[in-house]
Amino acid sequence: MDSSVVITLAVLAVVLLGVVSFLLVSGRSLSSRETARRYPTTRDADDVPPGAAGDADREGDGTAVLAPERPEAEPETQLEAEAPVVTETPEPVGGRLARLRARLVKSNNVFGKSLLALLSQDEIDEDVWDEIEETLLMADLGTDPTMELVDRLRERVKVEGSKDPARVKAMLREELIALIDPQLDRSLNTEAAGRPAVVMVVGVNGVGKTTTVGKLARVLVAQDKDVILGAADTFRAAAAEQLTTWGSRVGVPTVSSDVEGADPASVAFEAVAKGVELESDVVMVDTAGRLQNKANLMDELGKVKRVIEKKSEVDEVLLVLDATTGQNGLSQAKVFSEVVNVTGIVLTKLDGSARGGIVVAIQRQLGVPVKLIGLGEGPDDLAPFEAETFVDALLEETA
Ligand SMILES: Nc1nc2c(ncn2[C@@H]2O[C@H](COP(=O)(O)OP(=O)(O)OP(=O)(O)O)[C@@H](O)[C@H]2O)c(=O)[nH]1
Repeated sequence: MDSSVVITLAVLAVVLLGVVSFLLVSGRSLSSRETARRYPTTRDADDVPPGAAGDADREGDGTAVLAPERPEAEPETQLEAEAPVVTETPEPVGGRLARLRARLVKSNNVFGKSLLALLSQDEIDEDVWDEIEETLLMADLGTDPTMELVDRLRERVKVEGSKDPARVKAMLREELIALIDPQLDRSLNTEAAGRPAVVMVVGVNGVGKTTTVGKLARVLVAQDKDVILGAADTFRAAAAEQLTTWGSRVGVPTVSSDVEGADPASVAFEAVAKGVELESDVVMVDTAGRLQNKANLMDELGKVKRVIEKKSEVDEVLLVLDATTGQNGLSQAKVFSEVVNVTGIVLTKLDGSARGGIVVAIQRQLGVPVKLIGLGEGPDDLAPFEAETFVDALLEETA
């Protein structure tokens, strides 16, 4: 073979080898860059996915918010069901409390009955007023509101000089409604211009958070809203599954993680990001209620909120309280309100509690309105709170 041909072939072979190895190297770095854009598996709770709103964010101390990229990591959150098949139509929201009032009447029967019996006596002497006070305290109205109510009633009974039981009942009704304050804005902040409204649901374990998120999803669907759920209670293994089931019954997708003990802040962030992407009306985030200790729980909640805020404002923080725990719920409420800015209370299990007065005590202590009440385990047993219907149910006389 001619030496010039041999040289040409050798040069061609070298060039070809160069091109092939360049393609291989660039192909690998592309795919690793692509993978690196995904969500690292292990992160600090304040981390957000690379490329997201918080990408360039830095904490006040100058440390980067993001964890180092891990090229091989897979995303840990998933959208369980893009479009679950709707199997149920939730009940309309209007008139729910009226439908459920029988449960309130039943559970608070003793309270209403004894109060009215006391106030219908011919002579309301000091002993009777003491008993009235005691009854109100037993219903968890709280000391200050009880004193105020009794003082107002005494005054009015004296001034009006009326012994007519119907009139006295009307006075009591008016005073109770005034204490609950019908002027408070109890609407849910579920409207946000140009982005989904974000609702966080918090509370200690077992109060009914997951159930409430599920029921509230139905309330919003009944109001024709596009909803997405975030299962950020990664502490209790079954919570994500429970939430996904609630959502899928009414066609609402749930963002959850299949990694046990996954970072709740990440799941919450992903849910909000998904809501933005899908142009949902509302993103609702369920959170854990139990950690090793209270400080951990509060730390985590604060972080969940801060991480969400890298993507969107949080429009509503609903604190779920179990009415059967009475005054205990008040101290819980105070702890939560110190960490996240609670904007509304959901009082659950009022169907099993004779302590309806807790509504007044909570609002007084927190300065936050009760917005919803839970009156049973059924899917549509969650009702917007209405002061007048509530008081009427408390004072309803049953056989
Ligand atoms: N009777 C009654 N039961 C309720 C109500 N709301 C919730 N429950 C029940 O309370 C129990 C606890 O509810 P969950 O939603 O699992 O409570 P959670 O706060 O999410 O609990 P953790 O995930 O452990 O923090 C369930 O059996 C619910 O059915 C209500 O308004 N009335």
